[in-house]
Order: sequence, then structure tokens, then C-alpha cells
Amino acid sequence: MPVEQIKDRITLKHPDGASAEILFYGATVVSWKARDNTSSTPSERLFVSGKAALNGSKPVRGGIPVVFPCFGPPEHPDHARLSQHGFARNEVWNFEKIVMDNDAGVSVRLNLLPRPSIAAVYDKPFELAFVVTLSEHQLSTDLHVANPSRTSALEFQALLHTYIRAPAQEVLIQPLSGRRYVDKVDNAAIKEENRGAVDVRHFTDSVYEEVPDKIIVSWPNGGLVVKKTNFPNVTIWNPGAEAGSRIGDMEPGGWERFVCVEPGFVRGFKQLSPGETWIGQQVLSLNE
Ligand SMILES: O=P(O)(O)OC[C@H]1O[C@H](O)[C@H](O)[C@@H](O)[C@@H]1O
Repeated sequence: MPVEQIKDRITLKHPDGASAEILFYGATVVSWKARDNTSSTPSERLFVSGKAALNGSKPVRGGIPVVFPCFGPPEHPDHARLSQHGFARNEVWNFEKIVMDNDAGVSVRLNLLPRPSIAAVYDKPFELAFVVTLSEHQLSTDLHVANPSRTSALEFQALLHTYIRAPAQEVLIQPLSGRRYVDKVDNAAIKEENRGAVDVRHFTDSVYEEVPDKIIVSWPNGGLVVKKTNFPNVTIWNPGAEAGSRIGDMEPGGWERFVCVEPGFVRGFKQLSPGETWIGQQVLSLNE
């Protein structure tokens, strides 16, 4: 059975051994196992903290949390009552349907619609869907945002907060050179990246602008490619030891085991006219 529903989550299984697990809570992808050229068995590609809450009590520290409609603390008046990174990562999504199930891949669609718990803090009409597609060496996650209003625009930010399992002391991310970025660990100073490849050996929280749609994340004997569509920005985050050890749900030393590479639309706000739909896509690929 390539799609299995177990209480609070669904598991996708590919005939070649790859698998993915999605919690209904936040539509958070909490596991992606796949083989690359060098491995004979599928191995875990995402990082989830051993101290992450997976019971819906708080957003998952790891995997691929969905950030909507604001990134970071709210800045837009429509978002004033929301908490950091919005509500999508801490609401239970609906499992809508299996979109595809064949040898090429298996794909499911979840959705999130207005409900009282959201209306209490956010009163704009919206429709969200999240389509997760697993193929042999690839995991694709598409966030659909629709504006069902007949009269007013929807203004939002959206981002996929992907925790890639990687040795933080050795990982390199490129190409970012020449790109402007907001350095959130230096008073939100606007800088221009001059490194050929960016590392996270020190506390890093940088929001890059106008990033190419293919990002290479590599380390000795490993790596993957992050491809994106309609997400102009990429945030690179790793808290390092000092800030990392202050995060309550971070496992000891967890910051050594991941880099967050987060495609998003987070500089300014995406404006969606009444009746319009926007899709932001991230594709994680091995063997490229
Ligand atoms: O602790 P969280 O709310 O999950 O946020 C974790 C991190 O998310 C993003 O990467 C932001 O750029 C960081 O500033 C933030 O610390």
C-alpha cells in the first residue's frame, strides 16, 4: 500500500524503497528516506530534533514546517494577532486525496481552510493546499494559496522551513554570491554575499533576495539539490551552539546535524487578487 494512513499521519511509499511521512499537524513532512548513488538502502534526509513535540502541542522542530501567512514576527496589519511564522504550522490539516499513485511516484494533497481557531486570530478568506509528491530520488512539496474573496486582495508571506540533515560544520550552500541578504544576526543589516559558497559554521540567519531556482547543498560525500519555483527568497538558518542550546525543543548538539534552507516569499508580501491562486514549489533531489 503506497499511501498508508495511521492516526495522525500519512506515509508515502515508493516501490524502490523511498518513503515520506507527513503529520496532519501542520502538514509537516517529518521524514523523507531515499537512496542516492552511493547508498544501497534508503536513509533519512531530513532532521527532526529528538526533543520535537509531535503531538500537536507546538510546531515541529524539524522536517518541513509550512510558514504562512507571515514569516518571523508579524509585520503586516492583517497579521497583527498571529505568532511567529503564522498559523499553518500549528493547525491540523485535512487529508484531501491521493493525487497520483503509480511507478513514477506517489502524491497526496492536504488542505487547510478557515476555521474558528484561525478566525480568532486571522479573519482573511484563504484556501491552502499542500501537495507532497514522492518519487525514487525526489521529494516535491507544493504550497497552493488561493484567495476566494470577491473583493479584497490577500497579502501574505509563505516559506517552507526545510531542515536538511547535514553536518553543519562542513555543509556549503551555493550559488548565493552577489545576492543581497538581510543578516538577522547583525541587526538585520542589508549585505551583499561575497562568498562563493556559504557555510553555517557560526550562528547564521540570513534571508537572501533574488536567489537562483537551483541551490546546491553539499558536504564531503553527500548533498542534495533544492529546486524552487515562485519562491524568490531563501533563508539559511543554523543557530549554532549558543543560541541552539537555548531552544527548548532542540536536542543536545542538534545544531551540528542540520542546515535549514528555506525557500520562500518573505521579502515584502505576495499580493493575490480576488479569485487568484499562487503556487510555491520546492523540490529536493538526490543524484543530480
Ligand atoms: O523557532 P522558530 O519559530 O521555529 O524559528 C526558527 C527560525 O526560523 C527562521 O529560520 C528564521 O529566519 C529564524 O530567525 C528563526 O529563529
